[in-house]
Amino acid sequence: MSSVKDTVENAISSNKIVIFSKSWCGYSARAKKLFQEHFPEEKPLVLELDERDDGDAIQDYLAQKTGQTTVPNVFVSQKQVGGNDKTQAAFKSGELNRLVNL
Ligand SMILES: N[C@@H](CCC(=O)N[C@@H](CS)C(=O)NCC(=O)O)C(=O)O
Repeated sequence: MSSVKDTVENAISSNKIVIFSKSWCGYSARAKKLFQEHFPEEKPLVLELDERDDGDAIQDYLAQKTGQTTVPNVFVSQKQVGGNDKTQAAFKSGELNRLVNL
């Protein structure tokens, strides 16, 4: 069985877009919607932490790794973008487009 660290690091290294999310979270919903609307050709890997036995451990590992304790926690091209607010801002500035197209 792989460790939580392996689960997170493999998700980030093997996928262009990874969204650590919670299924009931409105901020997560907005981040997922942004990618569906503006990057429909990309299929983000979404890990719904509230639906996984290792979800709390993943959230703890992400806090350690990124300093961010909340979801969503968005990574694009192996770079942490941040939560929904930062993801929306990165879209507006063009940074998200740049990262998606790396
Ligand atoms: N400003 C943050 C707000 C994120 C936020 O408050 N997320 C809530 C869930 S909707 C959270 O992670 N709460 C703590 C938890 O679920 O452990 C963003 O834009 O992403």
